Amino acid sequence: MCEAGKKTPVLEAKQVTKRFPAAHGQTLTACENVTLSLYAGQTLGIVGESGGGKSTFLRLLVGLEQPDSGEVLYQGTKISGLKGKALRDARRHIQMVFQDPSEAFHPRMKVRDIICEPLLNYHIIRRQEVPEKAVELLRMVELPEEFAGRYPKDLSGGQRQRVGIARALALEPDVLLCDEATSALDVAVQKSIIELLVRLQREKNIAIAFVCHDLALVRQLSHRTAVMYLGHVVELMDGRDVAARSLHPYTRAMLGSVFDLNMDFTKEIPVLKGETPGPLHVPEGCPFRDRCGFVRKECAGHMPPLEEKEKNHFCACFAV
Ligand SMILES: Nc1ncnc2c1ncn2[C@@H]1O[C@H](COP(=O)(O)OP(=O)(O)OP(=O)(O)O)[C@@H](O)[C@H]1O
Repeated sequence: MCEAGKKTPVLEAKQVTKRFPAAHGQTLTACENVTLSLYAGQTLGIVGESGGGKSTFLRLLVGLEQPDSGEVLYQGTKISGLKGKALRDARRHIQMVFQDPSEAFHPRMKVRDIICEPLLNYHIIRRQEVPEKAVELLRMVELPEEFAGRYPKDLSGGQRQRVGIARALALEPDVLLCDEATSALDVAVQKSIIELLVRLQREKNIAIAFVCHDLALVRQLSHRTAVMYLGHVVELMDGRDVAARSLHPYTRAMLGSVFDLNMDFTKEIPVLKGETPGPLHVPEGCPFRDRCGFVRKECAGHMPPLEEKEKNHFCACFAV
């Protein structure tokens, strides 16, 4: 696995595991033994299938969920398990941007109040300073200052996302966690938001974690890319080496699953090469036992990424 030089991580997850109660008294392991670090001025891309544990991992990093085991460290100090004021103080440095930021916006609040709310909550500015601070934050995200008086419903998706970024960066965090932050936007708007994030990262030396389904996009933006599969980090690679270096069957399947423009969907149903429908046989001892709802043939070699000695261990989950 690659290391981002010898720099000290700003935010570090060490062997974090999170389980949730599931139906019939079972438990679902959303993240298992995940160890990943974020470095100042760098982006860690996190890709993987829906339900792979990406959002849960970000929620663990920001303290919205607490790990069942393992720990999260900010600037070398453990922050997982903190409560009350200590958790609030730690969270100030780690902010999130969501796919639909308007869900977090009060529909009756004007943009100026939305973006300045964190600063008021932390008593960093007084209410009379809101108009001036709002203009500064809007400029930062390249929105006209007259947007300060608008309501969220009067903004486009891309403009709303800029407001979400302004709000997240108002507290000048060291870490920005982007959960599908551009996924709901069309390609041109997506590009402009990515350019904004990259510019702000360079100016402010922010560490970014960027969760996305789009491996091609993540590859362009990230210094390193982690591939999550069924709660595990199955690969961690230098950003642009994804296509050349990926070894795990799941990553290879993702790379191979880009739609062919010549494909005629009216005549053929696209299936991933090697996909084998059928009931699942999940043997005892399989580390993914509680997660296998479907397994493609490519993934028959579930390869726990944890230890070199385990690399040859292929657990025999397969469709029979
Ligand atoms: N609070 C919760 N209670 C129970 N199960 C949960 C909870 N949060 C997440 N899960 C489950 O944990 C697993 C991982 O979910 P998570 O949202 O982290 O995946 P994801 O990779 O972000 O998916 P997506 O790409 O679709 O957003 C899923 O099976 C999900 O249903």
